[in-house]
Amino acid sequence: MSSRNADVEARNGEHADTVVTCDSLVREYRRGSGGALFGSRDQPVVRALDGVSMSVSSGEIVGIQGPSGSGKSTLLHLLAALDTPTAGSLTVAGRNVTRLSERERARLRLDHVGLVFQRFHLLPALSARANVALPLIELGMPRRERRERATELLEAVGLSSRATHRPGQLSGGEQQRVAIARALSTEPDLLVADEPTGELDSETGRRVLDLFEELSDEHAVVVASHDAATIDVADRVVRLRDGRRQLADG
Ligand SMILES: Nc1ncnc2c1ncn2[C@@H]1O[C@H](COP(=O)(O)OP(=O)(O)OP(=O)(O)O)[C@@H](O)[C@H]1O
Repeated sequence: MSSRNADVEARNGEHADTVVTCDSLVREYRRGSGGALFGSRDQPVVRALDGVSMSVSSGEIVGIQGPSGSGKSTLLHLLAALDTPTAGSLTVAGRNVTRLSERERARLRLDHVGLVFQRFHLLPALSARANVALPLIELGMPRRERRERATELLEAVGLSSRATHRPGQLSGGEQQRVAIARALSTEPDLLVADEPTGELDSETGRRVLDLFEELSDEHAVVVASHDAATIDVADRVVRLRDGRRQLADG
């Protein structure tokens, strides 16, 4: 290992179980557009992330904290390989994301990343079990195995008795637990959550956070939030301001 790499590893706490790592990550958008893709050249550029370096390993929860507009969602989208950086390096599950096509990134996500968002994103016409099993269809898993896996996962998140309910028949916390079970269905190395308790009352939010703590034994977890209780469960906190990482990380 070169001394520079050793420095980067020491700085990021990187080790053999590193699931995601980025160095000097930059993401720019064109203001007033639907993103960089549709922006015209003369629109001003917003530097949403400005040189962020970090890594996350299996067995830890890393919290991303910062004021509104500081770049949390932008960073999460990159770490989840939903997006590609304007500059800098990004490796997820050993793959260099900057070099992947959109299709290759979709495959990388299917194989290695679980996503949990504030607004659950469940399909309303499907039962809880069918929602959890959905990513397994893409993986080509036979129907019976899918059903068994989804049943086990619903049990793990305490929802066995709700397997045949549709999202509209479930509370917010139950829907979020279905979303977490779905994110785990493909056995991802990395679980990425954006404000996972944002829509939940504090007690239900606490139950979802307990679940994250249990999960972090086997997964790398990155969670962005404004909420102090959510950030409290993190082993480390990356603080952002104006797209930059603050030195006083937790
Ligand atoms: N698609 C986009 N097009 C243009 N600017 C964008 C786009 N997405 C984000 N931005 C800008 O990038 C900056 C960072 O946004 P981001 O959503 O990452 O922040 P955030 O910390 O997640 O904010 P919040 O806590 O309010 O969700 C902001 O200035 C935002 O206006």
